[in-house]
Amino acid sequence: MSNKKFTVSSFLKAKKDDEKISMLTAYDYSTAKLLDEAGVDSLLVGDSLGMVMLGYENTLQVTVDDMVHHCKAVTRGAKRAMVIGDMPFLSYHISVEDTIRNAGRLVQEGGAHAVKLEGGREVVDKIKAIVDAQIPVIGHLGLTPQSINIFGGFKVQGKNEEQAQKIVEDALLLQEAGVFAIVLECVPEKLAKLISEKLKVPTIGIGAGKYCDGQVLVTQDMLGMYTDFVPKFVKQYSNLCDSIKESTKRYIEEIKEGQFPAKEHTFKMDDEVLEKLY
Ligand SMILES: Nc1nc(=O)c2c([nH]1)NC[C@@H]1CN(c3ccc(C(=O)N[C@@H](CCC(=O)O)C(=O)O)cc3)CN21
Ligand SMILES: CC(C)C(=O)C(=O)O
Ligand SMILES: [Mg+2]
Repeated sequence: MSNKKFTVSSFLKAKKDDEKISMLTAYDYSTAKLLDEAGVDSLLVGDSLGMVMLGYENTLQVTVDDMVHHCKAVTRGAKRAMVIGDMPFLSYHISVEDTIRNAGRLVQEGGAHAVKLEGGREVVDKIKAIVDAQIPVIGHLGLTPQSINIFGGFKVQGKNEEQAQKIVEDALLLQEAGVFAIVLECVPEKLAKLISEKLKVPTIGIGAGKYCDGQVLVTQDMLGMYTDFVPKFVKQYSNLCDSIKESTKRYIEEIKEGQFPAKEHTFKMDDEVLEKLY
């Protein structure tokens, strides 16, 4: 890993050089800093923060204000990684003007280097407008969680010919519209492979198999600290749930038993000063 900042050109160069791109979500300063120091190429401030950080049932209630707030924290922690701000539900659907303003807020207020939005042909004009405003865009196809009420749940997409054909066409349309990468979420591995081969821009997979040009996971899933649901595509590289619970239990116990705080955690004052207070 080089120490040079990861940029839009790095995404395209990685694909050309056949080097895989690593991406993780981040929603706060201290986590972003750790992931950045570990060398992750890109940090996605995902609207999944609505579920992981805010406890909503899906991503639909997340606002642009929420996204700006978390983008600010993440960009303060990221030195090398490219920070992507996810555009939330309804922030790019109403008008081109609204769309540019909202994407602009993630960059201007939040400090994001690029934005991501969900959808295919129906958002092509919005993508072009954002790119024209000099904001790099990542597309997102397959399981697009903001369409949960259309899909009827978080389900694998592109298994049948009609769906698969539509996703392939959409990927090409997004590339034409000027995206510099496309997230493929929960699609069959062979479909993701076909799309990755057809595109000049890199694909970033989540539940889309090993042939994508990069991979993304929700950090709390990867670290095993979010277990409301664990999709099949998640690999837990840690078990922070157990670790956090164990540590918390010991902390509580030591308070109750008077073992914490110990001498090394406390501050002293001169006895003479103390005497005057009695
Ligand atoms: N913590 C977290 N991780 C995510 O990956 C994630 C979020 N939150 N929130 C936003 C979306 C929602 N996502 C999800 C949520 C559930 C499944 C899921 O349960 N999938 C089933 C597949 C069902 C089928 O066969 O069609 C699975 O078993 O993996 C998938 C993606 C991905 N995103
Ligand atoms: C799952 C990723 C791709 C995402 O969009 C998010 O975290 O919001
Ligand atoms: Mg998202």
